[in-house]
Amino acid sequence: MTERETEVRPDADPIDRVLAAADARAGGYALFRSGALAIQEDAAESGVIDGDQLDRDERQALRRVAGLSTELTDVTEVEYRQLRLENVVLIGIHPQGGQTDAENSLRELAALAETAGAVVLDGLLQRRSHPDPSTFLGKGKAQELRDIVASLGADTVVADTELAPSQRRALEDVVKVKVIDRTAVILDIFSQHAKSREGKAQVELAQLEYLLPRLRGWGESMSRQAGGQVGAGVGMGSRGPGETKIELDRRRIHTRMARLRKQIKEFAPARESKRANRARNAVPSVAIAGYTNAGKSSLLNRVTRAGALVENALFATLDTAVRRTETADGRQYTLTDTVGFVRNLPHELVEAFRSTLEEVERSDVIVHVVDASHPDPVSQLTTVRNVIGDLGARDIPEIVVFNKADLIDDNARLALRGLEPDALFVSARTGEGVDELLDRISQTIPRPDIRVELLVPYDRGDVISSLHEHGTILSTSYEEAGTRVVALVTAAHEGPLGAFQTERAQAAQVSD
Ligand SMILES: Nc1nc2c(ncn2[C@@H]2O[C@H](COP(=O)(O)OP(=O)(O)OP(=O)(O)O)[C@@H](O)[C@H]2O)c(=O)[nH]1
Ligand SMILES: [Mg+2]
Repeated sequence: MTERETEVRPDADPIDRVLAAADARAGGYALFRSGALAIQEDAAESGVIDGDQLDRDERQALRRVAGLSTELTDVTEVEYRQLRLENVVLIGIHPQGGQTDAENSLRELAALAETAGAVVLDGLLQRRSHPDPSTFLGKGKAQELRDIVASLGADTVVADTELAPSQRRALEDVVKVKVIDRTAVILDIFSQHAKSREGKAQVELAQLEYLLPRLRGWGESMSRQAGGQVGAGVGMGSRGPGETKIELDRRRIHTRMARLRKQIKEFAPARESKRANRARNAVPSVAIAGYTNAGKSSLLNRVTRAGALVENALFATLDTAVRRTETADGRQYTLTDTVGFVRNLPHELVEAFRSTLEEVERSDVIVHVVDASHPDPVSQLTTVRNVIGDLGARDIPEIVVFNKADLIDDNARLALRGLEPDALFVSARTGEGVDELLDRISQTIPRPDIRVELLVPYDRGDVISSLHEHGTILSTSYEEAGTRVVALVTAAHEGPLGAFQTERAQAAQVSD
């Protein structure tokens, strides 16, 4: 064993960790402590993880959660998770003239890092047309970064773009702390938040896809010969002579990925049948879509008192939540909370979004929530609309809602109004505009418009209540054989009512 190998704890093997994590993941494996993906090993090497780590996490976690809970006191039925912290410095580059965009992007990265449980100490932007092929930042800036990192006591640098494995290595060598990229942060957040089996499988697959091309970037300890190093679940006999650890890892990852893909395929029918059920019930569905952190879950809570998870964190919702509610005139519909959109979503993650986006695809109405207090609402609107377009859902009626209206002044309102004249201003926090939104939803969801006349026996109360829920009752009268009802229903609902349609009703329909 070389010196290096003795430094690396056996449980620090990232491959083992990711592969084993599917079962042991109750709390999610976190980037910023016991680490996801490539990061762990480096942390162990640089001695970041030591006996004090837990203590420090403990202290910081407490502080953080206290802050969170005051933030959330006015939101009903709040759940929050314990966050783990690490001190990070963000870096990014931008071409000439791209400064504002780069700043917004860095701000979003800061929010992402905080969501993942980090404390952001500083952010650095360098103007240059292309990343430095060797160290991402230019040589001088990299040195500067090292000094900043040292003086702030940061333990992680997060780059606002995807880094090539070699860039990551080279930059680490200069700044002396671990370096990760935006995708790794997003993946980590996903893994902390995925709750359903399907969500977890999607995220794990995304992580492995991210991991695969980066295996070589992890330095000597990854590419050493397998002899003497037997990872969990790998039998002695499963290696050929001279096969390197990296090849072995690669094969294990491929096997695992194949299994995950198969699993995910098997989930699809369940989702289909859930949706088919909804379609059969003829309950119109409204999807709440929008940029991450726009306040979708808060709004859903406001509207349904549903108690969906709300956090001041990006990507609070990874799996969709569906709630049933009704219009003022008693027509039922479903409201679906969805995962937040983010711009430049890494391609590894697109599939992980798929299952939630399908809800948007099949909805009757999209409530598009925009954070009115965001510095760049236009790009939020555009990002979301582009994705909706990609899904082929552009023809679904859209209600644009500027949320967090409590945070903006009249000028900002005016500007936003100019941007989207038909948009509504609401605040999930104060309740402003919520009634208006409910009105608008009620006007926009498909209305029952087929007139039927029925004679419903008195022992079929269920038929009458389903008419109340899904149709509009125009008149009722009570006869010896049952209740005579004239109602408007949707096409999907008309079929099952056939047995109760009266001759007179059919005649009436013809003469109408
Ligand atoms: N001031 C103010 N804050 C709000 C309002 N609505 C939501 N928030 C806050 O914004 C943060 C994000 O809200 P969420 O409802 O979790 O946002 P989301 O769109 O569901 O986010 P993801 O699920 O991560 O995509 C929370 O801290 C909320 O308390 C509002 O109307 N006014
Ligand atoms: Mg949410």
